[in-house]
Amino acid sequence: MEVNPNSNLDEELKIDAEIRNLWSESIHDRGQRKTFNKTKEFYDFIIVGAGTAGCVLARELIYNIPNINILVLEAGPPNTQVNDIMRSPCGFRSVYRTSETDWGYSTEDQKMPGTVDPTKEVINKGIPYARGKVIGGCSTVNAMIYIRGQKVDYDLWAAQGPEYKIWDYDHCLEAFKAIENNTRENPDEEFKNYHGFNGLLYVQDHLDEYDIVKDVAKVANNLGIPYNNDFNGVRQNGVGRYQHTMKDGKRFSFADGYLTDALKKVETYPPSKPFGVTPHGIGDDVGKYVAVNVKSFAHMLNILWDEEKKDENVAIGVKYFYNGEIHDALIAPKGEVIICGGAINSAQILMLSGIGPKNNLEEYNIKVRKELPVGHNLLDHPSCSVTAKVSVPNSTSTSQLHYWSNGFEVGIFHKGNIEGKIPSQEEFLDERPDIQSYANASVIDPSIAFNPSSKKIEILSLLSVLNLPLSVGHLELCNSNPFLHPKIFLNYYEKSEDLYRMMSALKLLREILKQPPLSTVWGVKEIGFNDEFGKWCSVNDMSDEDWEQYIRNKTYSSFHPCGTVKMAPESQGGCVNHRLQVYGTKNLRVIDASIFPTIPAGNLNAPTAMVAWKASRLIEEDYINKV
Ligand SMILES: Cc1cc2nc3c(=O)[nH]c(=O)nc-3n(C[C@H](O)[C@H](O)[C@H](O)COP(=O)(O)OP(=O)(O)OC[C@H]3O[C@@H](n4cnc5c(N)ncnc54)[C@H](O)[C@@H]3O)c2cc1C
Repeated sequence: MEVNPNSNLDEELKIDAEIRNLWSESIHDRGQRKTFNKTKEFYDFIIVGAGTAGCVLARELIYNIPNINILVLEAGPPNTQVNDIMRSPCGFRSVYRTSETDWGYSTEDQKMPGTVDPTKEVINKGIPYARGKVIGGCSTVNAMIYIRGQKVDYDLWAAQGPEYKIWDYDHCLEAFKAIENNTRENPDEEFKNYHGFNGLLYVQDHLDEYDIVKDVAKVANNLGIPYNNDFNGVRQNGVGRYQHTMKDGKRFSFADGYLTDALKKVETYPPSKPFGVTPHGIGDDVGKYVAVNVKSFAHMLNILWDEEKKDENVAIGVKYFYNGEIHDALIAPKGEVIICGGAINSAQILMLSGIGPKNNLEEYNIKVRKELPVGHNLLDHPSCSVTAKVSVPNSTSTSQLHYWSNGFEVGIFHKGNIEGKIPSQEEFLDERPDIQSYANASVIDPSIAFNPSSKKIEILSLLSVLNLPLSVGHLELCNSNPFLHPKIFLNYYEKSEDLYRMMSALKLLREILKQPPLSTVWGVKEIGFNDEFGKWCSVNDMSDEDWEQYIRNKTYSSFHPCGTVKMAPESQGGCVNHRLQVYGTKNLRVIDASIFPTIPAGNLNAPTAMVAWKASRLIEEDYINKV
């Protein structure tokens, strides 16, 4: 790919100066400013974002397509900065809001009509919205729970048209298995049918649980919830232990499994293709080089377009900010730009590059290249908990912290009741569960444990997540600065069914906490929360209106944003096609959680990796077929 020799240098310098100013405006530490130079590089593939998807993709492409080189740009720090605290399960909570490795997003306050009483206005307060900014992305900071969702989730993706068949469950299962290295001891035949044992991602059973958490599982079972020893197997409903993306009891990220392996690939140069097609910058001699060039602290700014083919929107590379300099990285013939920035950033990157909703782009003087509903269809899993004081000393991690515990060892999946009642036996057995709960002896609810007057309180928190919400959020640009955040609107509980299902789940958790042996052996007597004035309030006799207020005040995210660059026919609000190519452009794909058309019923790390693994095969096919 030739760089246009006639490009207007003055214009380019003006753009660079603008970018430098935007960066300067956005940083607090003025000492980070350096002299700016400009350089140009060529690669077969440029992957933006070394998160879950980016790591899998880099590895799969480099091993499957001969003689290519790849640039991976990651805005956050390198893997060498992933320390023992980040790797230890018990360190999870101190990790994900660490400013060094988090994008630091917050969502917007939202007012809407109440659900129980629509004549009253209610408020969803803005909440912190963690997103990993580090090699490995969210897989380096997440809670490590290994869940794939349900068969139906993927069959729904496939139902969008005949060409979407490649996304049905059977095809996705092949990818899940290929990625996974499950270390379960003595797996039975059924388990073997659903799991992989030779992939690069370690998945393991948990080392242990707190005794009090084991009793939560017993109570749930006594109430009629069946045991389930594999939430990723034949059925998802029931109570059981989670598996985790860990190796020998420590976090195992996609950077550990996939990017590390990608970096082992060494190529000779010049390769079999004619010299000069992909300049690798190592001179004319035959030499060896690492085929994947990973740059951390490299912030992509926007997509570079071939201005000579304006109407075709041909991506030719990216502009990025690295080590105080602005760089252009360009793609070689047959190459592609692949955006893997995650559900918030990929949408933002597209919009800053002229692909998105016309009104929002024009508001900030961004030239519209292709009008698409980028940023719409923001899907997520809201979560809310019920907390109990535990009167038997040394029962929870408040007093005994075990390195092996991320706080999420035992889970329950069931169907929520749409009238907000405690779910029935039928709803426990339903094979399309929409509620996922966590028994959590180590969540320290700040409203209780950090209250100065209640230092010694031990708590057991049970957390429910709405896994198939109907409410849909969106995000939008509020400036054209690539270093500043877009506005995020979650729209939680906009649909009344969502609020009632969450209410029913929390009522069930309250019942679980009241049962023996929790009420007897562990002395669980008080179930409630501290209000904004620090006053203890019981959740025992709450009306539905009280529950609504409680839920809206106490809801957090499970940090599972997805769907903002939806894979669907363009006429159905899609932004990418079934091969994840951005509509109305060339050489450009988005591959990460943002392409999910609907949200899977479970945590999103494994589904995102599955998407990247399958996409690598699509890219390979297209690369081979390109002339
Ligand atoms: C606190 C937390 C807990 C979670 N717990 C679980 C769990 O227990 N189990 C589970 O399955 N899922 C969990 N998740 C969700 C899961 O980890 C994510 O859904 C998944 O990792 C998303 O992968 P991704 O590739 O789409 O994005 P990411 O992993 O976020 O990767 C995007 C990468 O792109 C980089 N990037 C973005 N913009 C730019 C730019 N302009 N230039 C350069 N680089 C850029 C980012 O820094 C990041 O590294 C959790 C997430 C969080 C935050």
